[in-house]
Amino acid sequence: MEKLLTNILSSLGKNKNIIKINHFKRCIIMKMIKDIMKRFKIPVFAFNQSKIEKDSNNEDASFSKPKTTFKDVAGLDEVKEELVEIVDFIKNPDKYKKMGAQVPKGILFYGPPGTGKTLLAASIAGETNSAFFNTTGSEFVEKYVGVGAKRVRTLFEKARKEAPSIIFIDEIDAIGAKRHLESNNEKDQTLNQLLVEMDGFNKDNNVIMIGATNRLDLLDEALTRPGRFDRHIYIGNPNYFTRHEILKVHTKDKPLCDEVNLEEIAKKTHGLSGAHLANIANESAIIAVREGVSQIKKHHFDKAIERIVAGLESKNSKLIEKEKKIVSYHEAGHALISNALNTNPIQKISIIPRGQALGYVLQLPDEDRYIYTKEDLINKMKVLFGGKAAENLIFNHTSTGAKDDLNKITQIATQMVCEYGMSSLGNMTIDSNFKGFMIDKIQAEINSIMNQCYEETVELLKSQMEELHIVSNYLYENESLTHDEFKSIIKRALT
Ligand SMILES: Nc1ncnc2c1ncn2[C@@H]1O[C@H](COP(=O)(O)OP(=O)(O)OP(=O)(O)O)[C@@H](O)[C@H]1O
Ligand SMILES: [Zn+2]
Repeated sequence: MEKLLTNILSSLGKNKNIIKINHFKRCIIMKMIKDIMKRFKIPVFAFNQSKIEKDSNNEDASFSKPKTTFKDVAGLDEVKEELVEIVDFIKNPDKYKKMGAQVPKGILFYGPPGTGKTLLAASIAGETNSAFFNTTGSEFVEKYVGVGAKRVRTLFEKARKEAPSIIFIDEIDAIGAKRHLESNNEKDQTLNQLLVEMDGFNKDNNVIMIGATNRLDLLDEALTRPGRFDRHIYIGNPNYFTRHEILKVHTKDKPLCDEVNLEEIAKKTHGLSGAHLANIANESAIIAVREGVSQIKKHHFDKAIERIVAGLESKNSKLIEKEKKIVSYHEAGHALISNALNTNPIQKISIIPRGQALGYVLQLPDEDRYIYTKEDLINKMKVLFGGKAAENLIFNHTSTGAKDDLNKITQIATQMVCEYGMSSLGNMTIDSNFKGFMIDKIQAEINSIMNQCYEETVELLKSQMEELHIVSNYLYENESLTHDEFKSIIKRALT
């Protein structure tokens, strides 16, 4: 397989006579093949992209008119709501111009791979009948100085000519990563050209830029600041309901046997992305064809899920279920302690992995507070301990899941002792000159503060065991909870 793909890539690059396709189509095919290689973890060593593109940079940027609309994007309602305004602007620019309103030029989708970022961008184009320029950052990365910049210029010229248009740049970090001291001349020129083009948008252009990245933190600030890509929209992995919706979309034209229960499949696929689910739907159809039957059955789906999950992290779904249970109790613990101590209100509780975190509790940010009392800090630590305490109470174990919480707690306790004079060592700050002499005493203080906090958290949680079970079961089933849902569950549990 590896050899075959490498050969295809080389012939696409070297032999333009055999495969008569233009530069952008070749790029799209190459991206598809590269995606396959990435998914199957095949190294791309034998393939020299700059060689392939070097001789074809005179060709025009190509575009399509997608038929995709918001209906094809399952779930993601909050995101779609946010995008309705952009759609309206493209459809009725005069309405906004009359008001002197500036609509964002650039939108940045960020989040894990396969969550529908490209699909959403295409659906904005579909909703507005705009020309869709579908590119990836790596297409502009060149060995020869000036080539990438020229390609950016050509792209924008064409987009303005075809307006209304959407320029989509996937993996924008390939050109937009932070500039370092040891600068890469070609890359900088390409990024600069992109910035110049964005600044040069005039009000009548009706061209919207959409960038996508898995790593927002890598992007150069010049790109993300107001007036450039200034709307950042997080697109995460789907929750149970959305997974169900996505499965419906991807099986709507497939002959399913009555025994197939999409809700059940959605439950089994916690942590997977939309792309994985689309893959599972397709794979199960292929397995059914291989078996020579006319309908897709439950065991075809089971096989497809097994294959995709096993290919992912060699985790079996039983382990995933067990982890899900632990994370549900952990996050419920955080939320209940926060609620009991009346700290910042909870916005959302979720057990859908996000970055390194297996789950999270989103609290409303502090309102510009600069001063915290000792009690505030202790409450903060207790909320952070809530996860570990819940795990300990229910499973009688300590897991690695509380690492991040412990880091934060240790930091607060250390500051209380060494910076704020909030320990029995007295009203003093202890700077690094003194730390060496007093290290044992400091450690004993930190330990005592943390231990007391933890014990009190456990006691507080013990008084809410019923709520803990209810909230964590709800989380386990639904995978995320809003503030209102949390409040109403607690209220019901108490009546
Ligand atoms: N919300 C969704 N509704 C329907 N299909 C989805 C959804 N999310 C993902 N998919 C399916 O997954 C495929 C891949 O999604 P897409 O390419 O848009 O992801 P992406 O976020 O751009 O990924 P990457 O970061 O890898 O470029 C889509 O073509 C679609 O089939
Ligand atoms: Zn935690």
